[in-house]
Amino acid sequence: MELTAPHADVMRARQEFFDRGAVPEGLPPEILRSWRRCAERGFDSHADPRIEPIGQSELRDFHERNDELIRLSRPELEALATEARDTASLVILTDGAGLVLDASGDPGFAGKAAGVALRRGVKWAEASTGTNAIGAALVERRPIEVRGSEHFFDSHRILTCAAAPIFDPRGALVGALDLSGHAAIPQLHSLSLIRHGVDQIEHRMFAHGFDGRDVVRLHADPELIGTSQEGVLVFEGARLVAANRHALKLLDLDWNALGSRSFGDLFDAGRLALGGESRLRGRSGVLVHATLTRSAPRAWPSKAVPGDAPRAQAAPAASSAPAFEAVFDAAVEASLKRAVRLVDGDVPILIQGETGCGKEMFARAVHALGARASKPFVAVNCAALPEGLIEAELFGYEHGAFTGARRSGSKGLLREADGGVLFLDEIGDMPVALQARLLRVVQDRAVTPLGGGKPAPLDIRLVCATHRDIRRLTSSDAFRSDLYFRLAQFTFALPPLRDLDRTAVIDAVWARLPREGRRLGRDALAALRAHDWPGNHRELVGVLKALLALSEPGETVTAELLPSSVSCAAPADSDPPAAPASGLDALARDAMRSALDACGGNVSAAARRLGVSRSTLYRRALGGRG
Ligand SMILES: Nc1ncnc2c1ncn2[C@@H]1O[C@H](COP(=O)(O)OP(=O)(O)OP(=O)(O)O)[C@@H](O)[C@H]1O
Repeated sequence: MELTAPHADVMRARQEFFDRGAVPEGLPPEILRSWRRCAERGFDSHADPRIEPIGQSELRDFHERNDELIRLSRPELEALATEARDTASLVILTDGAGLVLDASGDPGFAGKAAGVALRRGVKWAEASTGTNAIGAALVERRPIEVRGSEHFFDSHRILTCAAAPIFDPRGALVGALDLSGHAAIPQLHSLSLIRHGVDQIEHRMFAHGFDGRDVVRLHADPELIGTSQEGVLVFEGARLVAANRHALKLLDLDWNALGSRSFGDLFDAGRLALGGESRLRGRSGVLVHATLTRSAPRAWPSKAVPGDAPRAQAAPAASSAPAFEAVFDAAVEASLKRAVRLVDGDVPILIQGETGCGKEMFARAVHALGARASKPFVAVNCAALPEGLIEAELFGYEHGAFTGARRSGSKGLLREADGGVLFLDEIGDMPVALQARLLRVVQDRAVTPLGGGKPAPLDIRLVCATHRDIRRLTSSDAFRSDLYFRLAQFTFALPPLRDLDRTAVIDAVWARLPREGRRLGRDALAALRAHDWPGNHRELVGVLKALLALSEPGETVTAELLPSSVSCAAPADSDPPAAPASGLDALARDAMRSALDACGGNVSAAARRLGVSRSTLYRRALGGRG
């Protein structure tokens, strides 16, 4: 099924719509509706959209306000982000208004996306950034894919994005999940992956908050009760107070049913007995299997799980703090002690290591164990700040310093770190033009905001990190050697996970997660040990969290639940799949298998539901088996 118009048709449609003001044919109707809304707002597709990124402290407020959404989405964000690296893409979580709360994945693409302001703290609502998947999905309240030239603004044509809205159990639109990548790289299954991710997040929202209420779980297929495909209805007394999309669809209802319908309005039956499984006929005629529970559901791990990363109170951070206790071996612990003494003694340090090996966690530990633990820790990812904004973000600006500057001016991240520790992550990606300015700040310990004003004294301790060989960059003039010697007065190299005692690290990380009685089975452990972890600790944490999300409390977790990238590394007796596949493939396959289950094994129906061809589904989900 062709979901989006081929490129040539879209280009023709652009000409007709933007240059001749005509109604183009062949464009997906949701894209046309979005273009029209944008045109009505007076947007000019050839101009740049008006971007107003919010400041770091405002972003922190948004993070706090959306704390629950972020926590509940974390397993999907981690699983998709680890793997998005393979397809040069980013997984993005926004709030209900389209403000980007989290964006992670491929650092190379993150840089390009940041160039068009697709990054944290920027609103991707249709009303500000024109036709895009996040904005359109929020307006249309359904999953939408926007490819290349289907974006309204010319500058966004480098993107291909798939997004789906996230509804809470009361029907409030609380966010969107999005996968964005290069328009030039086909992202075949993004929409299915996103739909599957949103199903999981919305399903997790019913895990708590309904103590003492009647929770009815239903599906036409009894096997799917208890999965993220099930319908969920919550009753207070007889009144329907919460539901998920699957339940509403099964019963042919919409969100208006909440608060206005009773159990008797929905079903051809008086009441359900607690526990056990019953068959019910909905008033719409549908026959479903249903269970009723009224337990006090388990709480989702609270904000401060024991073992959260040590965090200074009120410490602002340009990136959100990893909510996880670091696992360091004896050698890294020894380095950490040395690093704390150096930083306390005002000696800047440079942390080097492969992506995901814990450079930021190490820096946070240096701060938490040092003399400035109660002062701010400000983390700045130099690779993720758009080049045009990095100067203003770092050094701050005076009122009216440039077009689009906020009226009140901005203090800048350097001054937010005043009194505390400034962590410059990916320092190797700092634009050369700004290196001279940074050097002056480091030397003078004073910062002058853009647009003039007096230099303000700066009292910071500096920690930098990079996965690049900066020393080599200095020989090609990509990095100033005078700055290098200022920042890297002491260098710490963190080892990749494959060089560590993997069994010890896996055990220690697993022990820090909220396992609720789950155990790792022998085959799963063997596969985890055999894998060489190119994504290092980040990949390991993501995989272990995915295992938690996919299993039930008390269960022994088997290798079957592992993404194929990991299970492929298992020793010969564990039946590896024929061809190695990335974890993203595994997620795609999961989504396909869920669709097949939901469609009772009907390949054509499942393919239609996913928007892929039957042959793709056959090949990817069933491995071509008959
Ligand atoms: N030592 C560690 N112990 C436990 N978890 C870790 C450790 N190091 C990293 N992690 C996990 O990996 C994630 C990423 O870690 P971190 O951001 O510190 O890596 P990094 O080396 O800075 O990565 P990048 O170079 O991509 O920025 C953390 O949020 C955490 O879940």
